[in-house]
Amino acid sequence: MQSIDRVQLESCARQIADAGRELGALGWTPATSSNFSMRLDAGHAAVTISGRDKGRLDIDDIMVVDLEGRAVGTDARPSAETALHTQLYRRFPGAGAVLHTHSRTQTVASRLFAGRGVIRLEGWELQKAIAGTTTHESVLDVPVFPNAQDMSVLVRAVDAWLDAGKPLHGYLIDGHGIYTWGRDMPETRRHLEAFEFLLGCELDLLRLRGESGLQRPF
Ligand SMILES: CSC[C@@H](O)[C@@H](O)C(=O)COP(=O)(O)O
Ligand SMILES: [Zn+2]
Repeated sequence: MQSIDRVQLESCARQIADAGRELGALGWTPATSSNFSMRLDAGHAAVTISGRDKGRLDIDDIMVVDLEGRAVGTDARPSAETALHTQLYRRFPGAGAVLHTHSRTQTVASRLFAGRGVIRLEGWELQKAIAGTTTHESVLDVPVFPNAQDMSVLVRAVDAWLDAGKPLHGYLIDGHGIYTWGRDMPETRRHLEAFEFLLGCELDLLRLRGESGLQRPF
């Protein structure tokens, strides 16, 4: 087994703890919810230990898992949703960080659009914050997967979307929150902030247009 680079692990743990503190201050990680990770190498990731207050993480609150989600070098229990992180590292070799949060905006949007199964973002300048998007004249589909306590169910839903060849930069889980990722922590933070902003805009439009807004065709 490849040995873990301790310097890199500490650097990743600090980046994760810093992100947690800032996202927690925004109110996006209520009541110990949310989980974060960073890729360490081709076969390992650093991930938050389950149940910790994500707004007050210390580097000791971060542990190592292999890409099957098994703990490495510790008896600590990784995030209950580790399988969703490791799936993304397996499916996106360029992914270096994954952030999952539970903001109000993300959670309300997930419920409101669960029936459609997708939120279609189009025409927003901020779509360009998503890597590879160069114009507001683009379509960014954010799927809303049904929530499940069995992570294998969620893993299958994400696999099915990807296996259908559909682009994916982030997804919502109904009544739960968002997952997004990027090549490193700054890009992943940018993606998370962009999704939060765009979902908030969609919710504002619905409020201003009234309930019938949800009937509007794509
Ligand atoms: C505290 S409720 C939220 C959890 O059930 C879960 O969705 C979550 O995001 C955090 O789980 P964790 O195991 O701490 O990584
Ligand atoms: Zn969660």
